[in-house]
Amino acid sequence: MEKSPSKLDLITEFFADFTPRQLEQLAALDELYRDWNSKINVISRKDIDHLYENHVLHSLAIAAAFEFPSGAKVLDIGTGGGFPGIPLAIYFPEVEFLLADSINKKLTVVKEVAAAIGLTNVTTRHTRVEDIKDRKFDYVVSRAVAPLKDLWQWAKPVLNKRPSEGNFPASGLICLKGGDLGQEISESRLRPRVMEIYELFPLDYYREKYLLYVHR
Ligand SMILES: C[S@@+](CC[C@H](N)C(=O)[O-])C[C@H]1O[C@@H](n2cnc3c(N)ncnc32)[C@H](O)[C@@H]1O
Repeated sequence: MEKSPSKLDLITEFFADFTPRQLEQLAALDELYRDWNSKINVISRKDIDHLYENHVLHSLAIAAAFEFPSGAKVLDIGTGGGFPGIPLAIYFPEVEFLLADSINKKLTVVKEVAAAIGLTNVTTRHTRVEDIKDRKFDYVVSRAVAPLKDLWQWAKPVLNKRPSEGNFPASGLICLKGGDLGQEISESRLRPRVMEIYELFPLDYYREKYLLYVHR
């Protein structure tokens, strides 16, 4: 019988370009999140066994769909335990990430995980995202946090106006979402580009089945 791929193999199946250092960082996540999650709950207990599929690979859908330029600044709204911010920061070591959440203890996990794997491109901020007024970003990312209307209201004021350039998208909001997308989009009065995660990875177990992009 064919051996089923280990969870980390599932990621390398879709991303062939990780360096040995990035693979080490990814491999370290399993134990780090298990350990921290037993002290501060950031991932549901049953989901911790599916870290790579449900959290890491899902977060990396953003990297499968978009390339961020070196030096870009990215804000992760409502990062919780670091998703999508931590996997993206591993993937894009030349990009600066601010991971924000209104619950400080979740950020303890983010800081500890980032430090343990030597991520120097991640900072955190304990704040409600609507209170961030002192910085601008090229991209805002988010997963499972709020309706599109609210995400855009928070993201728009902190986004730079950066045009698209080569493979790099124009500045904007990129979010992973599930639920009743039709109603959410019509309430937002926006016209996001919508991609199905399934088109990026043929896996059908995501609650947040869609990736939405709204450019500034
Ligand atoms: C369902 S969790 C998702 C966490 C993470 N993005 C993930 O996908 O695993 C939603 C997170 O958003 C945070 N959050 C909700 N509203 C927020 C706001 N206005 N400002 C900052 N964080 C917020 C919550 O504290 C929580 O950690």
